[in-house]
Amino acid sequence: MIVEARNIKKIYKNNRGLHEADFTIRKGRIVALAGGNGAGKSTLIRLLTKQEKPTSGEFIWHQDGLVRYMPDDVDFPSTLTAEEVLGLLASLKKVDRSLQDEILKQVGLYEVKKQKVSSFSKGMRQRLNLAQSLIGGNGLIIMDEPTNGLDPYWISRLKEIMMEERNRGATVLFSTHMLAFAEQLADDVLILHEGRIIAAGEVEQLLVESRCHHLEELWLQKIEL
Ligand SMILES: Nc1ncnc2c1ncn2[C@@H]1O[C@H](COP(=O)(O)OP(=O)(O)OP(=O)(O)O)[C@@H](O)[C@H]1O
Repeated sequence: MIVEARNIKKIYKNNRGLHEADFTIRKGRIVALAGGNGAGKSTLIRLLTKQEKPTSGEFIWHQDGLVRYMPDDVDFPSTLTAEEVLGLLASLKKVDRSLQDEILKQVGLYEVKKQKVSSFSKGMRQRLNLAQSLIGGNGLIIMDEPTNGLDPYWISRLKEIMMEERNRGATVLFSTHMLAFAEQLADDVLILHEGRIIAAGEVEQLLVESRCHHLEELWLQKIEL
């Protein structure tokens, strides 16, 4: 197990946010944090990445070391090259820079590594964002809407990269509002709706138990309750 969330709440002034989340993230799994707009996915990710503190409740961490993080949007210094951005992050994370070129190849930016980030398209910047999250260790990696800005080819490569990470022993937690994508890729899923967890567990088991063919059907069933 990587982390247990015990009765986590994050209530904002408008009384929205996250209400009573209890869950565990299992080691070596791909876990989808799925749900519609305003479900609470980003809030939960901000709590897990310690950018915000819960209003109440606690996380019990069972792993030490670096949590790697791919934010949903990132402003890289536009005067730096792709190679410089990764080098800088590798030194901040105090990790070996030797894997840098391999990671740049993985995300298809090796050939343009000496180009300034300001010349990059949205998809290329998102791939650089993916690259920086791959640096350092094989613990937990948290990805906030990682498909944002990626074309179908890179979405398919992203899936492969996430599976490779799991095969290396890492745990991958990603948020998405695309239930079909979650279903294709994830071992486990946490489905959030209006700040509450409405379904959690192994994808296949949840589908069998609910007699649904797809997560979308399960989601519709739960939100129509
Ligand atoms: N800083 C904040 N101040 C007030 N309300 C907030 C804040 N952050 C989030 N919320 C509210 O908390 C709820 C959950 O928002 P959150 O951004 O976590 O959802 P999400 O699932 O990531 O949605 P989306 O898919 O639209 O990004 C929403 O009702 C949102 O308006």
